[in-house]
Amino acid sequence: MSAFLKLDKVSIELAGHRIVDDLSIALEPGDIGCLMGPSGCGKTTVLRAIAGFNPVSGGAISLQGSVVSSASLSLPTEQRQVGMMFQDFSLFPHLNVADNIRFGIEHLSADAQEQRIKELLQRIGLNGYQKRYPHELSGGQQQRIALARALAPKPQLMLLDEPFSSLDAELRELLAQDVRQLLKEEGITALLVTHDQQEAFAMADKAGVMYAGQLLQWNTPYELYHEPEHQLVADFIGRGVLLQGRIREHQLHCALGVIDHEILCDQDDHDVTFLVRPDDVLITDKRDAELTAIVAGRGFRGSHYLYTLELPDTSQVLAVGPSHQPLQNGAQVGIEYDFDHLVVFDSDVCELPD
Ligand SMILES: Nc1ncnc2c1ncn2[C@@H]1O[C@H](COP(=O)(O)OP(=O)(O)OP(=O)(O)O)[C@@H](O)[C@H]1O
Repeated sequence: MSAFLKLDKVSIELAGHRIVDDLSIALEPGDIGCLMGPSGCGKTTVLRAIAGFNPVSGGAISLQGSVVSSASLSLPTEQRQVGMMFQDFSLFPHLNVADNIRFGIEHLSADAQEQRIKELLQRIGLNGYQKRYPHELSGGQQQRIALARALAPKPQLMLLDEPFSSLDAELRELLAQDVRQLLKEEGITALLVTHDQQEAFAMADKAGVMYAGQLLQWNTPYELYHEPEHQLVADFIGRGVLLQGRIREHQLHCALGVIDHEILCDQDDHDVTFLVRPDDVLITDKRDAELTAIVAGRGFRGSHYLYTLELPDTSQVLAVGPSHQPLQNGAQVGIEYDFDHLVVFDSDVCELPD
């Protein structure tokens, strides 16, 4: 299958500064992609370039196989059939829900307009809300209407920039799942920008982490979490800690003891940094444990506790435990580890790729 959206070695310069450097991603038709990364890394700049609001200084952006942006060409935004839902895209306060959604489909017949409005309200679970005004809706309902408005003209590609950032965490995740389902039902390819991993994981088929204008990795959320290719990705995605160790004779010697793993078979002796996720560490009964740790902190997460455990050499790892009968700070516990995926990095200073 050929890519629906393709960014091929795209660089973007604004006001004489290179903001995005050599970025390549591709989305298949109907795929939902997500760009993550810390504030200021260039996510919105990429989205704006795809929409045609930012010029491209190198490389090319293609939609359905045709170049829409390059250093020598820029197709006007209105010819790209791109729907946008940006953080600051609020509803028109003086228009009711129906008229807000109608905004981008006024060229259709009155009947077709009504049918599309009804269909979208049904899909977003707000049947019968036609006559309400934005101030009569909750934050989540307003976001749904904004989405319906963006989807009404059936765009080929949907660009979403921090669309749920004004909502609380729980609602954000729920809405992210709903929006994913809606985009899938409509068969629309989409690219989302967020710094919220839960939102990204709830929505994306493919996701990437950007740092300082560079894309460090582009893959499924599962691969990003379990097999990060860069320390910065490991650090940014999910909970976990990076520990120091040394590979000697194909075994990893570290504060947890000596770890055997198939990925160490072809590794020469050297110092490494490796990733320990909470799901790699198991809390056991201390009486028959080879390795013990002290509970140095705990956070209640509803269904479970997230513990910070201090190892004998004072380095720390994270582990989860059931929410009933919580462990007290200072308690000694036994621990075991089980690395389904062992992720090791060279211990050199962490640098961005060339
Ligand atoms: N029009 C512009 N002219 C010059 N510099 C700009 C312009 N727009 C953005 N920048 C700079 O580009 C960098 C990336 O900005 P961008 O908005 O893409 O980051 P972001 O990753 O989306 O951040 P956030 O998560 O905070 O929204 C920032 O340093 C910003 O100051």
